[in-house]
Amino acid sequence: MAHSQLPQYKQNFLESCVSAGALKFGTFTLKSGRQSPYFFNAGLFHRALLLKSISTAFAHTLHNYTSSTPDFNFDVLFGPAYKGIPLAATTVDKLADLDEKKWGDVSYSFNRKEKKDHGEGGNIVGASLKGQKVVIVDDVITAGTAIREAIDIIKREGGELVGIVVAFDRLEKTPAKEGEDEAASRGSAIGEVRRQYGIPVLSILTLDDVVDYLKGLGTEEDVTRLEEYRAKYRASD
Ligand SMILES: O=P(O)(O)OC[C@H]1O[C@H](OP(=O)(O)OP(=O)(O)O)[C@H](O)[C@@H]1O
Ligand SMILES: O=C(O)c1cc(=O)[nH]c(=O)[nH]1
Repeated sequence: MAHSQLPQYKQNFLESCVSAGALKFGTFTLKSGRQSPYFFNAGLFHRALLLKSISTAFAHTLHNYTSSTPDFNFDVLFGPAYKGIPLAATTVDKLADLDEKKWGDVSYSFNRKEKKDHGEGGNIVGASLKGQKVVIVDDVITAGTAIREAIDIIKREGGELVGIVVAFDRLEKTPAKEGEDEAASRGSAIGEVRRQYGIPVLSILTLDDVVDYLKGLGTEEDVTRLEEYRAKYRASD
């Protein structure tokens, strides 16, 4: 597959999505309750080379952003439980491979979904977030519930949220609030977080990349359903 318009690490990641079967077509209920004709399952990047591909893509995304925005820097990558955990840990490793001098001291950290009362105890595993500049690394943001929970944890732990990077931006509008028309134009959860916190929210791939480059993946019917879904739920920002 040659997608000359995309940087090499994105092409590699797209190919890994195919080889992992991480993009599925069908009917899926999302965390928000929305019914989606496709699903991105980051849990399937468990084989060594697939994990290497997704962590390398995350590392490039962060490294490239810091190269173009020299004021942007961070101490800790925070991976929200569960799927964010291996992503944050392996991305730290790949950042050190890219530039050991620049990234050799970056740490990772993640939350427990349930508090531990024995041993070392607590909710956080890995680096303390206190007084640290923190970037969240996660698989996907749809309605923004999971990312807002992660933001709350970082605040509670005394960290400073400086950015977010996700594998896949679904480019979706937020769910309608009570009394709102589901069909009305609205912005995305990613856009809301960007505006509210004034931080960069980066992604390796977006739904547009997938529709453009992976049309051959699904049947014609799957692709049509995906395009209809995109037309219905695409965010205005
Ligand atoms: O933007 P949202 O509407 O919140 O949905 C997206 C999030 O939901 C899922 O995680 P989940 O909380 O199910 O946890 P998991 O990592 O344990 O699968 C998914 O992995 C995203 O992180
Ligand atoms: O919105 C979600 O729950 C969701 C969407 C998606 O594509 N992948 C995922 O893991 N969760």
